[in-house]
Amino acid sequence: MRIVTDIENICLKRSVDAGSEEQRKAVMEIMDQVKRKGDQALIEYTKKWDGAELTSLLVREEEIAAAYDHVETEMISIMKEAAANIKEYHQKQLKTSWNFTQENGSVLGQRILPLDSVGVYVPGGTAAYPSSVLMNVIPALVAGVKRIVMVSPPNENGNLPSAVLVAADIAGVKEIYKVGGAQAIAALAYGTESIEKVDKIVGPGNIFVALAKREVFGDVAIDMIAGPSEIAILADATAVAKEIAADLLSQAEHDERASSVLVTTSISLAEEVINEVEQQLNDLPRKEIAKKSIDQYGLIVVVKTLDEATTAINTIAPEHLEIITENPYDILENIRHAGSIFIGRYSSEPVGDYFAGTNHVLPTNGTARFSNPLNVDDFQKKSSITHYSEAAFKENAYKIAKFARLEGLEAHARAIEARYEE
Ligand SMILES: NC(=O)c1ccc[n+]([C@@H]2O[C@H](COP(=O)([O-])OP(=O)(O)OC[C@H]3O[C@@H](n4cnc5c(N)ncnc54)[C@H](O)[C@@H]3O)[C@@H](O)[C@H]2O)c1
Ligand SMILES: N[C@H](CO)Cc1c[nH]c[nH+]1
Ligand SMILES: [Zn+2]
Repeated sequence: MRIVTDIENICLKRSVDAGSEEQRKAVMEIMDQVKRKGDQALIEYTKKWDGAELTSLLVREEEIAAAYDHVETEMISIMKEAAANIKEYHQKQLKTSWNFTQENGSVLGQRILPLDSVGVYVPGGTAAYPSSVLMNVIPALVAGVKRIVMVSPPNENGNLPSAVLVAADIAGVKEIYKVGGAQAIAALAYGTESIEKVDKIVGPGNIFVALAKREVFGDVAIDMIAGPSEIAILADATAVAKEIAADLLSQAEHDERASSVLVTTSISLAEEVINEVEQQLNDLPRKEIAKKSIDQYGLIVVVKTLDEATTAINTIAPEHLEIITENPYDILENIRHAGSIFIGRYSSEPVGDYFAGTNHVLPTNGTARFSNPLNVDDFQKKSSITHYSEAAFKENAYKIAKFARLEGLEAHARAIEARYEE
């Protein structure tokens, strides 16, 4: 981990993986095959890439019931409690339709409806996180989305991880298909015999999934192309080095391109954290990944004042921010850019990854300057409502027609004038 003192030059942006020419071609070919051959293409690709020979893509109810036998009872109740917390938090985000009546009797409003259908991609392998199933599905359910479809690549035996199936069931997903990669995204976007197309696709995945999501964007909506995890911690001398190091490593273990940054006014804390990180790395099961991440993107920024620390954080605009200082709420007031903010010693980032109720799908790579955590709004759509009264029309028709003629749009003006005589 490097120590720097110059906040002018902190730039943690990692180049976005645009994929190689070969990968882009492969994705285009997969999309084309799925459009032309439907389920048959899905089954062939699942054999080719996941090694599973499937006769049916749909996960049967008995498979979901059986999954419960492979997950600890205690774990099931923890997932249920986490799901309840996530639901409670996201219910607060729910917006409803509104309208108002003007003096002249016109009614203007906004109608808010849930999307009809959403597809949730759950990555295969070690990144098949049940917590992400809850985080992606529950806001959609709270929004009122009727059809939520989950897709995920099966293992060689044609199964999805039991914990993922249980999380999906707890969240309320009824339709799950064993298919991953670009072919799953194509199926969700364009439909096949067994998978009806959806309106929006959410959830992370590898480069093939990301490229396919980019490709279908416009035909369907997508959430975001999430980058590697990030944590920034703003701490003063009151923070405990062992805890700060553990929190930095919590995100470093996600990905060798994850970034973990400490911004502090205390040089002694900085030095202790470096030692702690080295020691704690030793017995982490994902040591290789975490070490690469820390070596490449681990950074400690030592500043003179908490104001400077705040400026540094706003420059980084991190996905996750922990504020561990004597008066964290004073700092919070000046934080402008961060995806999810954790306040105080006991709000360690994994509290939010799993349990508190806030969403862990967050803007990365500096996009917290203008993007939001995944939320209920992502699964709602709005229509504007205009009901002009006769009085309002008569009062404003001349102005509207004149405005139309300013733009050279005569037919617009005449549409107005067809309804009134001067
Ligand atoms: N940002 C986040 O919050 C977050 C969370 C979890 C996972 N992830 C990401 O999800 C990814 C998980 O990756 P994964 O590969 O284990 O699972 P995945 O489900 O994303 O991808 C597996 C699929 O990739 C396809 N594939 C593999 N090699 C291919 C090739 N050569 N040509 C065409 N298709 C190919 C196959 O269809 C396979 O089913 C990682 O990149 C991880 O960083 C991100
Ligand atoms: N911290 C990750 C998002 O940046 C989400 C996650 C899932 N499981 C554990 N953590
Ligand atoms: Zn995490």
